[in-house]
Amino acid sequence: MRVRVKCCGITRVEDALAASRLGADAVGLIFTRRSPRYVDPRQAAAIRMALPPFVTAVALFMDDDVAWVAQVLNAVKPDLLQFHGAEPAAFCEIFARPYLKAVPMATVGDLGAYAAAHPRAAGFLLDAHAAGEAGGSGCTFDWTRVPRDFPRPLVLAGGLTPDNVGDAVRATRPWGVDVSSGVESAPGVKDEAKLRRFLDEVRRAESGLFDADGRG
Ligand SMILES: O=C(O)c1ccccc1NCC(=O)[C@H](O)[C@H](O)COP(=O)(O)O
Repeated sequence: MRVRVKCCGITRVEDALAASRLGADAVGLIFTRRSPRYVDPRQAAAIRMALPPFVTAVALFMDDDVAWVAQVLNAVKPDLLQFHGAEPAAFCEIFARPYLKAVPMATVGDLGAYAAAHPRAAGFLLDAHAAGEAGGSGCTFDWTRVPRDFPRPLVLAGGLTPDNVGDAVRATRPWGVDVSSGVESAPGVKDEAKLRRFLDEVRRAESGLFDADGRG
């Protein structure tokens, strides 16, 4: 199966277009103001409108309040939400939109129990949350902790780069991968050459995952 790629922390139309052209499936727009990759809703709406068909716009929040999430949804109309903090399922479900729930792998021991607490999540984004960092830290976590054959989609995140994403895909066989700082020249500014190499490495690794019958 193809490994989906999300490029997170997009703040510029040109980076969203480059990611789409190179084959990214989704772009992440960060609306939590603590992030150096924060994008204001008006700029985010312009990015969202520029996306070609079939590229998903993901709106990321982290322990933000209901009014702010609702305001962003109204302005940007993203396809998918991502809750990156300690939001319980009851909060994530208020907006009646499909959502990804981030899992802080530094503190979560039992992924099954965590997932069970979010029965309606479309999938789970496994991030390092290393040393108190909320995201975009560039830190990896122990990939042997990613279960094979988990019954729900898992997106591997945290410290992925063009140099390590091939090993990461082979080690974890995820539904998708998420990258932010590993393809940047500065926070919120993507580097097209790094992005191209990242996507090439994902495609190379995923092609090696299939057996002669085309099964993963
Ligand atoms: O990227 C940020 O600045 C950020 C800030 C606060 C909460 C979440 C944030 N990013 C979340 C993401 O989805 C990142 O893509 C993910 O943490 C991976 O980042 P990186 O290790 O830099 O690839």
